[in-house]
Amino acid sequence: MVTRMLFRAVIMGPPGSGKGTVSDRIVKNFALKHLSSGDLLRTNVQNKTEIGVVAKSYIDQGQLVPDDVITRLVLQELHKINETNWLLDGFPRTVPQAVALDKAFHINSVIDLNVPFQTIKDRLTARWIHPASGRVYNTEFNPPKVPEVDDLTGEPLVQREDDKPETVTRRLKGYEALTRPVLEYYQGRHWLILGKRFATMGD
Ligand SMILES: Nc1nc2c(ncn2[C@@H]2O[C@H](COP(=O)(O)OP(=O)(O)O)[C@@H](O)[C@H]2O)c(=O)[nH]1
Ligand SMILES: Nc1ncnc2c1ncn2[C@@H]1O[C@H](COP(=O)(O)OP(=O)(O)O)[C@@H](O)[C@H]1O
Repeated sequence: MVTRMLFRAVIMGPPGSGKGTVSDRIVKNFALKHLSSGDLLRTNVQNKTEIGVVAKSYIDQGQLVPDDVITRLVLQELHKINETNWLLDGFPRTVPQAVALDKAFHINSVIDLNVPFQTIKDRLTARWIHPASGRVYNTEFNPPKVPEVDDLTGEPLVQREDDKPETVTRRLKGYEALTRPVLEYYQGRHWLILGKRFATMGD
């Protein structure tokens, strides 16, 4: 009997590095489910769930949602798609999250998007999203066909509250302090880094 291995990948990088954009392109070409922790949280905020109410103040201030809250939410979603190949975007963002993910699933690839902070700041001031689907646009790089309107649904696009310059600065500081150590955690577990941009597990 041939045992088929499931593809379980994580895409990492600072806020605005292009995780959502790259993930969308990958899932268009490969049979993978894309799960974004940010989209998941924004849906909870929009629906005013218990988690959404707690998460909103952290997100608006550019801080990470507490580990126990986000870990429970993401693992619950991943268990729902247990038999599927998936690409996880935005989680883990701290070492305790990475440890919890490792306990639950065997991750076989980690992609790291390495983008300078000044480029990120420029990109985020030009980012527009379609909240219902999580589709991402950029007025310079990837503009919608009609300004401020989603290409597929015709619904209005919005700018994220946490993409204001001062909040972006806070998120980038948080990335350095809490998320960069996750890359070191993966490297310490024999992940192979290619060109500082793409990491894949050695085995
Ligand atoms: N110029 C440029 N903009 C990009 C690129 N990739 C993504 N973007 C834009 O940068 C912004 C942030 O991208 P997004 O995928 O939302 O990043 P995430 O926050 O890491 O998920 C969006 O407005 C994208 O349209 C890229 O390769 N070049
Ligand atoms: N794994 C996580 N741990 C803690 N907070 C998270 C996590 N994922 C998302 N968040 C919260 O949601 C916000 C938006 O996340 P996300 O959409 O992934 O941002 P970006 O795409 O700009 O990196 C984060 O700034 C943070 O407050």
